[in-house]
Amino acid sequence: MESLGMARVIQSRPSINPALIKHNSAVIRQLKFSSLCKRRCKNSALRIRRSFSGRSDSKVSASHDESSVVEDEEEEKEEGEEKPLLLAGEMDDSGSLIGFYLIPESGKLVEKHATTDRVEDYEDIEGEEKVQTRASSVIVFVTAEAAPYSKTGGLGDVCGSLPIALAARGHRVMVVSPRYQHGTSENQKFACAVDLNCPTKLFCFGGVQEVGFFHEYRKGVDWVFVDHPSYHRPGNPYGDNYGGFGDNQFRFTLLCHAALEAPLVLPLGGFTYGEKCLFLANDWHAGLVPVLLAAKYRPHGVYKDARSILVIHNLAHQGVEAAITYNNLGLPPEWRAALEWVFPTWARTHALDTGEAVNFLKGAIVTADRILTVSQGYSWEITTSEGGYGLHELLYSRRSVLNGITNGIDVSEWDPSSDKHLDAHYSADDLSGKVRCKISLQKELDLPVRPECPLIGFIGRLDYQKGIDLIRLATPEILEDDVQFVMLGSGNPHYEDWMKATEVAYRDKFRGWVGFNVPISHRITAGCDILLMPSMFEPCGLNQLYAMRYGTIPVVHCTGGLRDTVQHYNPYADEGHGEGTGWTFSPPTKENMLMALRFALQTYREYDSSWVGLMKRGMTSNFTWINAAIQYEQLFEWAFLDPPYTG
Ligand SMILES: Nc1ncnc2c1ncn2[C@@H]1O[C@H](COP(=O)(O)OP(=O)(O)O[C@H]2O[C@H](CO)[C@@H](O)[C@H](O)[C@H]2O)[C@@H](O)[C@H]1O
Repeated sequence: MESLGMARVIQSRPSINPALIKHNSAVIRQLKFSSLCKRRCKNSALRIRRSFSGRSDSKVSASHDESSVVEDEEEEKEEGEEKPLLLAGEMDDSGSLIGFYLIPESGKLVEKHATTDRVEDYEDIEGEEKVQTRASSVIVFVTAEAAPYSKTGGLGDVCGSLPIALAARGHRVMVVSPRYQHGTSENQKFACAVDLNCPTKLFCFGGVQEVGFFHEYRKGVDWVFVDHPSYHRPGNPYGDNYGGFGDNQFRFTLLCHAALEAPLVLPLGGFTYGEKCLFLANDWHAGLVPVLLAAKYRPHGVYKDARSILVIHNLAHQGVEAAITYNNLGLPPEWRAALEWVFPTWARTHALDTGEAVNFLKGAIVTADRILTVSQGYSWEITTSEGGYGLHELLYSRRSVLNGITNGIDVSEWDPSSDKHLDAHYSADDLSGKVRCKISLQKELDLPVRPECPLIGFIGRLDYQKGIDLIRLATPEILEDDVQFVMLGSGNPHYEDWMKATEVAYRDKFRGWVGFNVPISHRITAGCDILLMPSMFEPCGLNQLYAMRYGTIPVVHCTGGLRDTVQHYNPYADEGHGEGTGWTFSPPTKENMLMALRFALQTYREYDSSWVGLMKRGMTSNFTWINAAIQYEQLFEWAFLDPPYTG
């Protein structure tokens, strides 16, 4: 895709701008306040008699009991009691009352929302607002992976850290994922999760399936693990050395059914999450969650106040199985169309193949109340035929509820000044430890110890998505130069074999570490000078964020989240001090990638201060989850403003 054209279109795509949110909400509050003041002068004020704690961090619930609401012509103030005024009811487009706005005499504005409890500091209505907004929601993440319990890639990272960030902001957060037992030391990761002794029966796959629930409360989050024998087997969450598991549809159907029961049946911390919650269904594995909400629960009056958001981390994986398997999913027959999927003629295997299938992700896109991708760039790309993996028309039709929020990272786990996996530490103020990390890495990989030699790294799943074909094509030319190159990854056996063979051919220059190893991924991120990410598409990408935080300069294909997060280097900007955090190239050809790499290598070798500038700008960029969490909160509000999807 041509980059300039895409940039132009991106400007019109739906997006969340935090500055705009802040501005708009301030304006809305200002308008509400002034119109309400006028009303207050004309009419008698309606008062709610109730005690009010006034704590800005407490959930405040207004009583809806009629006896507690009285009209009062003479506004008398009883000593020692704060009596908030009822300023107005908030209506939605259909005229339904969805919330109240109250202001107590302390000056704190209190709003009781139909779906969230919000507390906002109102120091000075006329003057500069001291913003301290918290919308407290009840959130249920449903995911196949959540680090540190389970992780094969970025999904695990996000579902392991975003819930903690949201819980820290006052939300009640549960994460539901399978209790994998692979029969290795990895089992220990679930050691602190206790059996809730709450066996639950689910109906799917032609009968009753019984699951158990394990629970650990950690960092403010309820981590709930669904237990079933199908999650107990060697390999990773999705497969083993022989490929993907044949019963993955069954395993993740169970996860979805169980996740919808968990808020109703598990008394976590003494009481259940209840029906008024917000489900965040991550990728196809959780795709049945919005479908079940619409098809199985809402028609019976359960979860009628709940909402769902489908979070797409990777559209390439959709959970597609033969059409006949629909009957196994525990869904009413009349909902078949929501999941129905017909492969285009060219993708069918033979002349009699009708191409009919069920597609979990498609079902979720149809039925979710909102849809979110993990960067704004990707949220637009998936509505195009190039990036939509066959679902672009459907996604385009739902673009009014489609947004993109760039992922954050866990800055405590990924911190070069304290990283437990590193031999030496460093920061933007003192970079001296980085070269020691490089020397340690060269020793560990048995590469010639040459601190001056540029070290290029790659970390990721060995998959078409990650641009491995481009790397394979370009490696002989990359290694003609005086560089070292290390790749860490696992996945497609062809790519794994290529890495092993390349290591043999270039003993002094190339290392291919086949496997999944978190400590070595930290050491490569710290020890390398350049991180290469030529992804064909990249919904967000986390490794470039980790790299920038570690002063390792990313060279990336300008796509999706890579485009949104890596700013192309311009040495002439800022009065010659330079601007940008890495190099981007597009379209993804070998020549373009080599050219970007050569620019990076030349800057590394010849322009020391420019290189340090690049490192420091990356290291001081703000990639915390707080930015993203604020945007998620806006999305939660929007989800509850609209009526739920009912079909
Ligand atoms: N062999 C290995 N050993 C150790 N660690 C390894 C490893 N291979 C990968 N990792 C780790 O796995 C994570 C990969 O995250 P990415 O976001 O780059 O890609 P992924 O495609 O899996 O995620 C998808 O979901 C995320 C989250 O939304 C999106 O950012 C992304 O674009 C999308 O494709 C990183 O933490 C990385 O260090």
